[in-house]
Amino acid sequence: MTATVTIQVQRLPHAEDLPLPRYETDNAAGMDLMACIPADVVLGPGKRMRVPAGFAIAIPEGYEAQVRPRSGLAVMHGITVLNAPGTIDADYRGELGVLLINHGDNAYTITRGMRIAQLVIAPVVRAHLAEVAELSQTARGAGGFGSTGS
Ligand SMILES: O=c1ccn([C@H]2C[C@H](O)[C@@H](COP(=O)(O)OP(=O)(O)OP(=O)(O)O)O2)c(=O)[nH]1
Repeated sequence: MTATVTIQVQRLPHAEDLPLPRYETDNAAGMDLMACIPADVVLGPGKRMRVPAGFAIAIPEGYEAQVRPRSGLAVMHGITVLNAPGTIDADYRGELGVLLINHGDNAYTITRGMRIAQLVIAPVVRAHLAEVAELSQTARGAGGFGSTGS
C-alpha cells in the first residue's frame, strides 16, 4: 500500500488553461510537470533554460519534492533536468521551475503544456551534526572513487 500525503497546490494565473500535475498510471512515482510557457521555446544543443511549471505548492514539514527527468525525452532527444533531482523545499512557496538542458545534437522545441519532467514526493531526514576529533574505523576507510576496481 502506497503512503499518501496531502499537498496544497496553487495554480498560478498564467496556468489557468493547463491541468495540474497528475500521476499518469496507478503506481507512478512521479507526477508529470508541464511547461507553462506563453509560446514555443527552441532549446538549442547545449542550451539550458528554467521552464516555469505554472503552480506553487506547500509541502508539509518532513517532506520534499524532487524534480526528475523523463526518460523518454532523455533517450529520444537528450533533454534532461540539469540539476536532477531538483530539490523543492517544504518552506518554498514560489512557482516551481524545471531546469532543462539539451544534451542532444539537435534543437528541441518545447511547447506550452508539454510534459517535461516529473515531481516525486519524498520523506526528509534531517541530521544533527555531532563534531568529533576522530571517526570510527572501517575496512573501507578512505577508499572510494573506484578503489574496489571496475
Ligand atoms: O529544480 C528546482 C530546484 C529548486 N526550485 C526552487 C524550490 C527550492 O526550494 C528553491 C531553492 O532551491 P535550491 O535550494 O536548489 O536553490 P539554491 O540555488 O540553493 O537557492 P536558495 O539560496 O534560494 O536556496 O528553488 C525549483 O523550483 N526547481
